[in-house]
Amino acid sequence: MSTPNTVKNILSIAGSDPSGGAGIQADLKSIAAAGGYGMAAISALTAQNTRGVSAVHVPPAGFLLAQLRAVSEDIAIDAIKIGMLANAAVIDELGGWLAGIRTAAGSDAPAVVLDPVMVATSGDSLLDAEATNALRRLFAHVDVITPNIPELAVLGRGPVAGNWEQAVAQARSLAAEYQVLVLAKGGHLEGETCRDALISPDGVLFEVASPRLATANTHGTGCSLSSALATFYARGGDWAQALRQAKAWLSEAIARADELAVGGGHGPVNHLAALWDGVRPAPARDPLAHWWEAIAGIRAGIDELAFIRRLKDGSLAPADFEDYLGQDALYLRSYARVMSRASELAPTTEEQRFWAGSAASCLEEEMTLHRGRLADQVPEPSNATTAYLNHLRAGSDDYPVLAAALLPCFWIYQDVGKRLAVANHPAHPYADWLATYSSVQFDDVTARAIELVRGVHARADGSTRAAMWRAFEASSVHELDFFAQTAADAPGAGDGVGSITAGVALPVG
Ligand SMILES: Nc1ncnc2c1ncn2[C@@H]1O[C@H](COP(=O)(O)OP(=O)(O)O)[C@@H](O)[C@H]1O
Ligand SMILES: Cc1ncc(COP(=O)(O)O)c(N)n1
Repeated sequence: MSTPNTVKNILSIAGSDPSGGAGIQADLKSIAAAGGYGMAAISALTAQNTRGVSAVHVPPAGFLLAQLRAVSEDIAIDAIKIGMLANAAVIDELGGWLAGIRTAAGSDAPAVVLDPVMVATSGDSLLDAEATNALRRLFAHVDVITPNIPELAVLGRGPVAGNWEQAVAQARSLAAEYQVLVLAKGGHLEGETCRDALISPDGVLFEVASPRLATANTHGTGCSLSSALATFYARGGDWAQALRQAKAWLSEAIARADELAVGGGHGPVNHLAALWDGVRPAPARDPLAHWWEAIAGIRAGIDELAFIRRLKDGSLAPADFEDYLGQDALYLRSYARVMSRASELAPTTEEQRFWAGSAASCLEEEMTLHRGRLADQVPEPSNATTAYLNHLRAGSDDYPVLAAALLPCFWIYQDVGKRLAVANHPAHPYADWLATYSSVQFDDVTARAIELVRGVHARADGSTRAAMWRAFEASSVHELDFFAQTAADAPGAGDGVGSITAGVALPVG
């Protein structure tokens, strides 16, 4: 392994897709987007485009071994992503090499993510029928396998799952049979959300969800997700966090796939869209609408939290709500100060008044609400609270970045509040809280905050815009962590979704 602060070296062992959307081409772009140094050993060459695969050439398995040795004899490999492997000879050669490097490296061995590629999005087969058993032998040398729904059925020797619960059950038995983590992916199911979950023999460890996007351009999504997962894991050492980061990045890449014009079939995702924002002219569409779309995965994650679901139906334990309110009270005090700082830095009187007014009403209205419920018991700040506040304070010398960092607290609360308000009624145990964040006044102030940040963005140069987006995205992740911090979402709390780690700064801008 390389030393802690160096860029991580990620090796893709996969097939080549000359149209650039899947295989090693997708892997290298995904690894770069996720902040790693990408390397690629080619296991097979395909002749394919967005419409389908017309030919496959598999070099001798010994030549794959020569590539793997050349890399591993010289370069510290931090993580490996494995994709298309074509046939049993290639798989067994790879298995031998993997066993060797894993034994030699011991606890420093690179993490291995295996995407068991069998069929392309176009429907073409990419793996010999006899090779499936060889693939099963390879599981002994990997940490995570990432089958899609049809691949899960083949590997689990069962029917193709028709719903998410069946997919999770199949993934769990596969995890138990081979003692690996299985990333079950819901892309091939129907419904408004695409769910993915990391599953161990004991059940779901972590689940993410994002809105299902209406696009035909999903060629290479599996390749891209597994490469980003391996890279984020190499960087952070936490599978749940890596999945959340990979999913957030991929959701944006899919959301912006239609900005590319590649082929007439299933086109690629827009791997580097976020990077290009800083160096290409801003897209004609509203950038803040795009920001909002790009954090769809994070927003869906908030909606899925036990805390939010129970707050909505009123079944949230009073102790959990109090824990949350205590942290919220601490947070709001500092949040008001950071807004005062924004007021100080604001270039126009109108913006100065907006932030000063928001700081004052934040202290007056929300603190009344908190004090009414909490009396004077204010707890110590949690890790999630501290991380969020540190992030806000880190931007407090740069007005555009600060304005962008402050926005999710308005926007996400208003958005979540709207959905919570639907369930409100006079006897609801948290009626006053639900009412505050779904009021017309809060809608108005949120709309003004969005408009203000849109104006700051319009005046900013490319690198400032990229920094604003990063600050906005990081605050959104902190929002998720903040909502996820009560016992309702603690690991093992019971209803499947949970185990969210605190304080992530997403590196993708
Ligand atoms: N239309 C879509 N909208 C949003 N996310 C999608 C869509 N299709 C696939 N995904 C996501 O892409 C990733 C790959 O999933 P999937 O399509 O199931 O695997 P594969 O590409 O291996 O067939 C998953 O995170 C899935 O949720
Ligand atoms: C070389 C190669 N590897 C993998 C895939 C699968 O692509 P998808 O991620 O769309 O299932 C592909 N079409 N080509």
